[in-house]
Amino acid sequence: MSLRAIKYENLHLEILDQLLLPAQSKYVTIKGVEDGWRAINRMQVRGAPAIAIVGCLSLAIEIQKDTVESKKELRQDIEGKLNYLVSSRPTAVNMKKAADDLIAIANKLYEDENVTLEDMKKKFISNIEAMLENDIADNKAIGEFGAKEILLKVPGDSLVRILTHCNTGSLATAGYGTALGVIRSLHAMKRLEHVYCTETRPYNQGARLTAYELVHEKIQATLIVDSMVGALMKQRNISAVVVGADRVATNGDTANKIGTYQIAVLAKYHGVPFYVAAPFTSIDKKITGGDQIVIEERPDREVTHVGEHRIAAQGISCWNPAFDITPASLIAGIITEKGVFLPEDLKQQFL
Ligand SMILES: CSC[C@@H](O)[C@@H](O)C(=O)COP(=O)(O)O
Repeated sequence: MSLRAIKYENLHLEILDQLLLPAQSKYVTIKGVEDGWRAINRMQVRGAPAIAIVGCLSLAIEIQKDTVESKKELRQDIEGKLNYLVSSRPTAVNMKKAADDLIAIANKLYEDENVTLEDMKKKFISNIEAMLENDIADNKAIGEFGAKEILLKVPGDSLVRILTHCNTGSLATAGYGTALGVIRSLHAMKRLEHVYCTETRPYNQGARLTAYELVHEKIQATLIVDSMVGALMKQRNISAVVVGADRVATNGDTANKIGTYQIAVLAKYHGVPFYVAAPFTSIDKKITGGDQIVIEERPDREVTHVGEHRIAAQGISCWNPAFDITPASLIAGIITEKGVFLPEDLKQQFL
């Protein structure tokens, strides 16, 4: 059974505290929007799709308890809380996109005179609950499209060796994963020889989370530190790189975990196809290029420390951007639930 980052039933929400993994598997209860905001901001839950799902479910819980007396008040409350949730982390677009969609739904329910206050709450909550199932279905489709695409580029029935970065698996989504979903599908098709996952400094999502998922799934895998990618590509015949995305612009430029850009540059040099696997909820149709994406900067402590242990000299200053932008020109394809697109073809989807 796959790991579950998000446990949700009947307005009860628990998340696996990813700050404690892999040493401890502990679920924490999210009782409302304040808890949701904090869990996202502290990265107890992380990964673009999981951030949006937990944020929105935390709102569903609060809506159920809401004592507002009119649809107008409910609508205002929803908008305020969604905007607050969006402020928890700025780079991944999924939460912002979900907020825009849910505000539009709230407005529609508010305007419909046949909908009572109770109906409005119920319908709003069921829209949020649908996000969980939709995300898993999208990830499975991404997995299949991605696996087929990668196999098209290798001869006959040969096996593939994949490099991935950060964590894009069950822990970063409602389940299955995006880039890790592609790896899972290749494994299920018995076409995967080996996976290499990067440590993903400074926060070590690769070493702590992806390595944990790969061991849990019994997928043959090796952990490398980020500075080994060039040597790996030179020596080990990597078939493809697959990474996730926090925000994709309509020209295909992609924001993803810091370090993604340098892997894409190395992949280009070594002739290794570099893929981004992301659901449409990670594509920002409002922006035309990566230069318009806000990059979150996180505390120095994530660089100076590993867990509680300080590794950097006292007094040194740090720069800690959590994401970087990979230009579309380095991307061989964007693997989505609707198929694989060349970066330059993506904008046609939004005409
Ligand atoms: C399916 S998760 C896609 C991305 O969110 C992932 O690659 C990533 O960069 C996660 O960053 P994080 O800072 O751990 O939230």
